[in-house]
Amino acid sequence: MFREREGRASDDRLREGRASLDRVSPTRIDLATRPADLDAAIRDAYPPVALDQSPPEPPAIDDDRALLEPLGQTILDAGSSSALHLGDDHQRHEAETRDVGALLLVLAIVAGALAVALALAGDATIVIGARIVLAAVGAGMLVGRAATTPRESTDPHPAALLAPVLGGLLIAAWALLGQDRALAAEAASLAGVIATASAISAWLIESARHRIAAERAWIATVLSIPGRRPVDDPGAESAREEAWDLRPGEQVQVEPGEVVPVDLTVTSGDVEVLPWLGATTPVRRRAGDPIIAGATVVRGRLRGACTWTGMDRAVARVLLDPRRRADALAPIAGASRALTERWAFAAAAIGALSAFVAGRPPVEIAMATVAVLAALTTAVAASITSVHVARGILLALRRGIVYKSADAWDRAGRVTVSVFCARGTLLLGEPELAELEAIGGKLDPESILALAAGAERTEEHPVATAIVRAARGRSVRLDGVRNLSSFPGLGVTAVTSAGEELCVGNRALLLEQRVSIAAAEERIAELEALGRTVVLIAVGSRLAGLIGLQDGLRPGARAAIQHLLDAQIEPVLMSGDARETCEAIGRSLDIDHIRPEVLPAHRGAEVRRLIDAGMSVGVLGHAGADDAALGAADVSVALGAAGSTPGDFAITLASDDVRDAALSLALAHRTRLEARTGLSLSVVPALVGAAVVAVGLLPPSYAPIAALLGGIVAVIHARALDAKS
Ligand SMILES: Nc1ncnc2c1ncn2[C@@H]1O[C@H](COP(=O)(O)OP(=O)(O)OP(=O)(O)O)[C@@H](O)[C@H]1O
Ligand SMILES: [Zn+2]
Repeated sequence: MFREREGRASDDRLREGRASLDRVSPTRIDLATRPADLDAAIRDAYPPVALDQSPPEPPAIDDDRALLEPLGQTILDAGSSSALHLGDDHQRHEAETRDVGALLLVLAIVAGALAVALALAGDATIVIGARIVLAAVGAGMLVGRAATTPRESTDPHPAALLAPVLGGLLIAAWALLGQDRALAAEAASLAGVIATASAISAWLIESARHRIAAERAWIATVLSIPGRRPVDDPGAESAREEAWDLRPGEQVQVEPGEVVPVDLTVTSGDVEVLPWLGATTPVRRRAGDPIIAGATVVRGRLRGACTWTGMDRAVARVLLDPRRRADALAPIAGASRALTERWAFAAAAIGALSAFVAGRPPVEIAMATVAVLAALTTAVAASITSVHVARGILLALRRGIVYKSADAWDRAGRVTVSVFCARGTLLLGEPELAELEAIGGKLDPESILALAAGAERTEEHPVATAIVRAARGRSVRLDGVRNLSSFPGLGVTAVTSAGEELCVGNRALLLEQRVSIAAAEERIAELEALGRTVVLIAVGSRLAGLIGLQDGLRPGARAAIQHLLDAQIEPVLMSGDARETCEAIGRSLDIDHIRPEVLPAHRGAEVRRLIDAGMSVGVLGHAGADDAALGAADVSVALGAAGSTPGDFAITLASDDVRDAALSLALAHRTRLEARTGLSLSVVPALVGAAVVAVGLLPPSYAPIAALLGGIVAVIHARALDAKS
């Protein structure tokens, strides 16, 4: 189909794509396939997986390339800016264009610098002419590079970056035709400075994104693997067919030692996997669990149903897909591109106007205009934000955190309040019986437990499970209660085997059933202050006993809160539990803001209330159990849901770790802030320079020089962050 549509070109591209894939053994993560110059930090983040499987034959590709084509393309794109030293022809070709690009930049810098330096030779017409020619050579190199180097989706339009260089040249030539040699000399200097500064800026941004480009290329490489369809032949137990064109819904089979090629839901097999590319701790996954592409099966044979393929895969979506890349589409990245493509021209017009109002001669007005333009249309200002966004996405992926879109990343970075659906995120959700007490002396504790467990035996709530488990553990025979009715977020009512009304639940339920709890009020408060969930048992409309349940904190709960506090996001504990209980849990976790006693059906409304109060609300919870709250959030963070369908959450995690859930917000905050810092560092000096030049306080050349200094600082800042991560 593909070939019919695209004819020859697709064949060529196919061959290229295939060549780039042949570098990779399809099923193994092998150190040898890593770019040779990847820095140690990346190697540490992706420690080698020791696997002892021999690689299968290179895949035969004779049908749709939907799966591989875009990825192959990405590898090529990324390769062009990342100096992958992998020995196939195409890659070498890419490396060559890159080298040529670098050479052109060096020549542009030299020519531009000479054009400036020749000012020392005086201002004879011939000298000025020579300087203009040198500046023209520099400009020519920049144009040549723009024409030969493939453009990244994060780059601004090359015309915007070339406009000031070419404008500078024109003005210099124009000035030379006039009578004023001093002015002509100044114009020649300006043209030289702009050429040099543009070339250095282009080189700076390349160096700033070198690291992330290499990491992205490596991930693209690892993900370029075929899937396997299981072949249902009982004779050949492990027979499977290699497939590049898997589609959602199809069966996939992954053997131990292999990388999972697509996002999938486990259909059978109890496997151990490293749950994402670069994960170091194996976890168990069973039928129904999602797994994302890039995970490695460590033990057991995995069978799954494909959920997302190609560029829809969790890892690929905002990192590799040219149409969805967050580093190109995030609002802050778009803003900095718009700065160079649009606002710089507006600023230049303002500069021109102020020079005109000051009554300066035409050539000076033109020089001021171009100088302002040159200061604001630098490669660093245009693309430095995308470097920070990409780093944020990559850092998140290293923890199995997947942003659904560029917009989701941006919203995550603006969250001010983070609501925890307590059970399952901060709390284990596996409470244990801690107290069992009879009240009023009518029944003994054991019968209380027998009644409660009898009423709870068909319930699925963690409270119910805990009570039934406790009864079984003590060999208490469950009472044969009848007429069960369940009140979500409250408890259950029933009729005991002896025919009395039975009520098992919280205060609110008993209140509703008109059972007085005055007798136990003090004891209840005492237990709740310890963080216990108190379940009350009433028989025949009289309080007969209580059960205290203690849930544990999940590992990492404290660290998760700390991550949020560090990012100045306020954590909120939302729960159906009693106020005192929640306050006790909040105290132990440093959470001041609690929303207790919220019925399951009211959680969405509760979240919306926070939003209406002007907060930007992230909700952390599990798909299914916490859907109401997640659905109302500005940013929903679903634990353990990466790779599943429908992917309606802003953020999904490959792990079930609440720390990662908190990190998904904190990281977006941090990298968004870093992106803004990077943009300010590069733009503020440029703006100051532009303003000073526009009002005529300094010669025009100072504007691009100020911008260059800003660019240098911004790139040092970005590279320092790379070194830390
Ligand atoms: N089956 C049940 N039996 C007894 N009590 C129950 C039952 N279901 C809920 N409750 C009571 O209602 C309260 C609220 O339950 P809900 O399901 O809304 O939240 P939760 O599980 O306590 O906490 P979270 O909001 O953190 O998930 C529980 O704390 C418990 O006291
Ligand atoms: Zn086809």
